[in-house]
This record gives sequence, C-alpha cells and structure tokens, in this order.
Amino acid sequence: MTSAPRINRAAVAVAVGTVLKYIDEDSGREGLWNTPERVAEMYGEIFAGVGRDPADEIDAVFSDNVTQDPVMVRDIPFFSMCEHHLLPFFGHAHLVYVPDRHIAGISKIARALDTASRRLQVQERLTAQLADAVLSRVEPLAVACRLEAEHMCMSMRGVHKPGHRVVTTAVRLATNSSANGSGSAVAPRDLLDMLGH
Ligand SMILES: Nc1nc2c(ncn2[C@@H]2O[C@H](COP(=O)(O)OP(=O)(O)OP(=O)(O)O)[C@@H](O)[C@H]2O)c(=O)[nH]1
Ligand SMILES: [Zn+2]
Repeated sequence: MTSAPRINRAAVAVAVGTVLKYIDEDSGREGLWNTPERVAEMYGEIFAGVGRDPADEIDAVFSDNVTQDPVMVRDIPFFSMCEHHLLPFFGHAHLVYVPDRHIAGISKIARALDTASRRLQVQERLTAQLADAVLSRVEPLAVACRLEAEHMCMSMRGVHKPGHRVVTTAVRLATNSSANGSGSAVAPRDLLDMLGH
C-alpha cells in the first residue's frame, strides 16, 4: 500500500540549523540565512519516494499483440542517497525483460526507478526494488536489471576513490516461467549478457 511522504519540512529546517551550529559554522552569516529551509525543501524533493511503492508507477501496461521478445531500456540516469552517510550515489540503470502477456509503458520503468531512488538506499536494494516492481506489474517471463553508480561516500571521503563504479544486478523469473530452465528462447544468462558487463 502506498502512502504520501510525510516530510516535516519545518522540523527538518530546525534540525539542519542545529547541525550548522554544531559544525561550528556562523549560522548567522548571510550565505546561511535560508540554508536550513533550502535543505528542507530539497529533502522534500530527493526523498519524495519514501513510503511509496515503485510498482505503482507502472500504471500503463499494454496487452495487444505482445510477443515474447526481450525489451531493453538502457542508460536511465538516476540519483539516490546512501543510507549510511546521507551522501549521493548516482549513475545509470539498464533493464531488460521478456514479456509474457503484457508490455510496460516504457517511461513507467524510469518512473519506478525514480520512486525507488528518492529515499535512503543501498544500491543492491534499489536494484532489487526496480526488478521486483516490473515483475509484479508486468508479469514478465523474466526481468533483469543492472545499476552502475559512483558513491560519493567512497569518492569525496573515507577511502577516497573517485571514478569507481559499483555494479549491481537483480534477476527475477516468473515462478512458472519456462525461462526457468530448459526450452526457453531467452535464459537468464542471455538477459545478463544483454545488459552488458
Ligand atoms: N553494500 C553497500 N555498501 C554501501 C553502499 N553505500 C555505502 N556502503 C558502505 O557502507 C559501509 C559503511 O561502513 P562503516 O564502517 O559503518 O562506515 P565508515 O566508517 O564511514 O566506512 P568507510 O566508508 O570505509 O570510511 C561502507 O563500507 C560503505 O562503502 C551500498 O549501496 N551498498
Ligand atoms: Zn555511504
């Protein structure tokens, strides 16, 4: 069940003001006058997916003349926030699925990615949530997705490795899918090959 995000912007602004104070900033200086409110406004945007089901974004599903040929969407940009450090990780998502009786409105896959991204995440869970959203709403024979991202918590602090790439994959098969074994035109390995390495 989906519920609207309940971000208390006024309380967030107070909390940000407290952080500014305790990092020893002069929170009275001009550049910081409206920073707590700006951050609260920004959190309203970048955490807009909290409490929402990414699958609900896949609300255009078509059933006419569907063939069981793979559909792939590549290089969808995303931005999310690492739940350990509250720093961004960002990159691109690639997804391929083998339709059974339905195909998805293609933009809806990007919308599901946005909803799952706009919350505190780890990349593995974000990858799984995108695959699960397509599995539940499109009911494909199989779906695989791959995310490639740079984590600012590994780049600008800590281990300091800018330019790294974290690659995560999720593969889901219909429970009664013929892709789950012999006789299928497209095996899970084929899907992963299509996503590239
Ligand atoms: N698996 C996974 N780990 C992540 C992700 N984002 C951040 N992390 C890791 O979460 C870990 C948190 O480790 P901690 O030792 O608690 O935190 P830390 O002392 O700040 O660790 P360092 O980043 O190594 O300085 C780090 O290894 C991060 O790289 C993610 O999306 N997936
Ligand atoms: Zn992190």
